[in-house]
Amino acid sequence: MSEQVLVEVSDLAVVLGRGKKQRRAVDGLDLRLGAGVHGLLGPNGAGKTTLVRVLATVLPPSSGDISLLGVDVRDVRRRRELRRQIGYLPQAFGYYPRFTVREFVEYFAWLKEVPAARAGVAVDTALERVGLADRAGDRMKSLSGGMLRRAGVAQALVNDPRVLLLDEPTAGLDPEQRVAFRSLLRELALDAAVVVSTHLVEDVAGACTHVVLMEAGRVVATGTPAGLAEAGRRGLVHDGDGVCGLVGSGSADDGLASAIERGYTGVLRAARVSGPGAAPVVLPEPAASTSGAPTSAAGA
Ligand SMILES: Nc1ncnc2c1ncn2[C@@H]1O[C@H](COP(=O)(O)OP(=O)(O)OP(=O)(O)O)[C@@H](O)[C@H]1O
Repeated sequence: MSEQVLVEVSDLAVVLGRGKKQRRAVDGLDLRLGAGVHGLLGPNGAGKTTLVRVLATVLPPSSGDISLLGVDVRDVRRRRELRRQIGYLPQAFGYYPRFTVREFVEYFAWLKEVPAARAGVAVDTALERVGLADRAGDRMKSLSGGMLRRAGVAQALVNDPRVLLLDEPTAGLDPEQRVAFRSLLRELALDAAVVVSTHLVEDVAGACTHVVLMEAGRVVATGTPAGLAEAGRRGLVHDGDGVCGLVGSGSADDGLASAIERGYTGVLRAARVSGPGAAPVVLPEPAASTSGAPTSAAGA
């Protein structure tokens, strides 16, 4: 996995709505992502979808800096080139119901300017990767909810993106498809920053190499699924500055998914106690945390 920074966000703010309904959906967010599967976690309304939309360049930021693949997203001359290298699955997406699955994915290959000579193979590969090759000739309106989601994933990866943004991609997938999908994500992430917004702990445990926890429009913790599980097993300790460490010896036989769930809850509670001014927590890795020494918080 390369160490190159593919996504860099500094002091991002996104204000949505007007008048009394105005909200700071993202509020002073910093983030640096390299190749890997980055699980974007957080409660409802934390700002995950808003962040993903801004990274997909479909929603302009109110302030702050974003660079994708080293390109400033405000650089209109390079935006087209940049969009060719981004894949995006929105939470809800539109389609022509009479399009076949193949036509749907072909259409996105064309939008993403995949060269005509490569488009046929790219579409076939994308459909195979999501397990829809045998439904390529079926109309979109005939697909089940889970199959539609998989068609959505196929369009997102048809251009072989270096930044792949997936907003709740596993919603509606059956367990077998979820397992296949998680290994697909890991394969895609060898050379790409894959950002997956999810509420499913199994996705985090099974697919993610990194986690980014959001709360109230900010990043409150970064680390790995193992670090989050360790926080769940041993318990977090924090002081007023938001500096966190782990206490207790925990239970080694605590299942990974439930440990991650408890780590998630503990980190969010700690973040709420620390307040909006606190620096994000860097989750301690299990091997490095045996001393129980507090780990200082730092940027993502
Ligand atoms: N168009 C809008 N106008 C005003 N506020 C909005 C708008 N869209 C989103 N918001 C607010 O922005 C905040 C962040 O919303 P967002 O959808 O990004 O959260 P989320 O973390 O993706 O939530 P969920 O887990 O429920 O999908 C929420 O408080 C939401 O109510």
